[in-house]
Amino acid sequence: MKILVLNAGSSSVKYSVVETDDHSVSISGLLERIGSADARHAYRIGADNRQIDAAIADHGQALGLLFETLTASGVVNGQPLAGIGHRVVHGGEKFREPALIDAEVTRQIAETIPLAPLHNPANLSGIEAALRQMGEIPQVAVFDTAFHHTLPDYAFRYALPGQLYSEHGVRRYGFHGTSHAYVAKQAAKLLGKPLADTHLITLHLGNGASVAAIAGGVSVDTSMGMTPLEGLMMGSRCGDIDPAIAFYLARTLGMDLNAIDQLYNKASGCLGVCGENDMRAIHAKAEQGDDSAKLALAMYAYRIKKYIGAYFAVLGRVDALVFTGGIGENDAWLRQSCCADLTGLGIAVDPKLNAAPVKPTAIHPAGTPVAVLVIATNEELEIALQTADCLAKRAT
Ligand SMILES: Nc1ncnc2c1ncn2[C@@H]1O[C@H](COP(=O)(O)OP(=O)(O)O)[C@@H](O)[C@H]1O
Ligand SMILES: CC(=O)OP(=O)(O)O
Ligand SMILES: [Mg+2]
Repeated sequence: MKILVLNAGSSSVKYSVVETDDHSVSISGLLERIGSADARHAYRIGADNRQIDAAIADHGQALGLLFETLTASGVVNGQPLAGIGHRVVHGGEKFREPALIDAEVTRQIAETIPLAPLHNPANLSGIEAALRQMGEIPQVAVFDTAFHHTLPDYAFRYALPGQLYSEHGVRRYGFHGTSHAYVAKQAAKLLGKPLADTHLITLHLGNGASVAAIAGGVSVDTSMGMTPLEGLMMGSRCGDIDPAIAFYLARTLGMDLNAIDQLYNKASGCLGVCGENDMRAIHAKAEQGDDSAKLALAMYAYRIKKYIGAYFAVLGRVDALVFTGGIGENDAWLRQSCCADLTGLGIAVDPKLNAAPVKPTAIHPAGTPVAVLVIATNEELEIALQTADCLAKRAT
């Protein structure tokens, strides 16, 4: 099946057309800086990269342009699109699997906006624009939260009054589910074990970062919470902090809620500690001797290590630790640092394998009890596969 995968963010739309039979990608691209004067459209067809400055006022125009490009490039001419798969960040408790989009599903996604005010409105604009322009093609919502619906209550509940959960949905949901699910399946294949017997700690380290504890292929805990702010230190998000810091910021520094929200989400994490949020720039700064960059790296690795220890305890037995995301896949220093001195848990990294110039896959020394794997995530492929699966189920 030929599936168009759409990931609509607040000022960008990422897309790709994936053939689910052979996993090939016929076109992928990014419409970015939507709404600003320097909006542009960059895309790749085979080895051909193109970049066009374009007037893109809103998501509607972005999808109009995308559709024109698909038609002009011939990508959808031979075999038309069988479906469109939309990444939706928050599915609340309602969505435990991909959902065929209709008016009711759209309404229910809108209801989750208070839980994900930074992500879901943009996802929804993408869906609405796609329905307007390509309404005849079946569309499926694939949720970042869905893979984590298996968390037990003692892992997903916060120690807050029960009513906040039962009436308002205040609980841990977890995110990056398509990525954790995808690399878990790949890891089981590499280990040669059925997924249902595989215990994993998966580390998705990109701009946003999260860890999942996976028992028998099923997510049993994860570091992100009600929103994608909790857990690891990230590019610009603070991750775990004392909740009382907000009271101090408000009472003593006079900050209002929006300012605190902005601080935690956009000005904290690596950016807050050392002034950079891109991991490559942080390394460059540290190599020049900058102490704040060195501290950011040390904090980033230390916090991952704490979660590895915690999730080892959650799982009791771990077959593999899996690194993925832009940082997990590329940063050998980081992988080495967060696995240092973990031989007591049966975890070790072979420095030679880890630093191999060709992207390594297994980086543990032979004979160590826990495999340490580097697996490139592919959220687009996973969304395409889940979309095709949802459409196939509908057909039967
Ligand atoms: N070779 C590299 N070494 C270290 N970090 C890298 C490397 N390549 C990419 N990264 C980092 O990966 C992060 C982006 O990860 P990615 O998964 O692409 O992000 P997103 O969450 O936006 O999809 C950035 O911090 C970037 O610096
Ligand atoms: C949910 C989330 O954090 O997504 P991203 O990593 O794309 O920001
Ligand atoms: Mg990514």
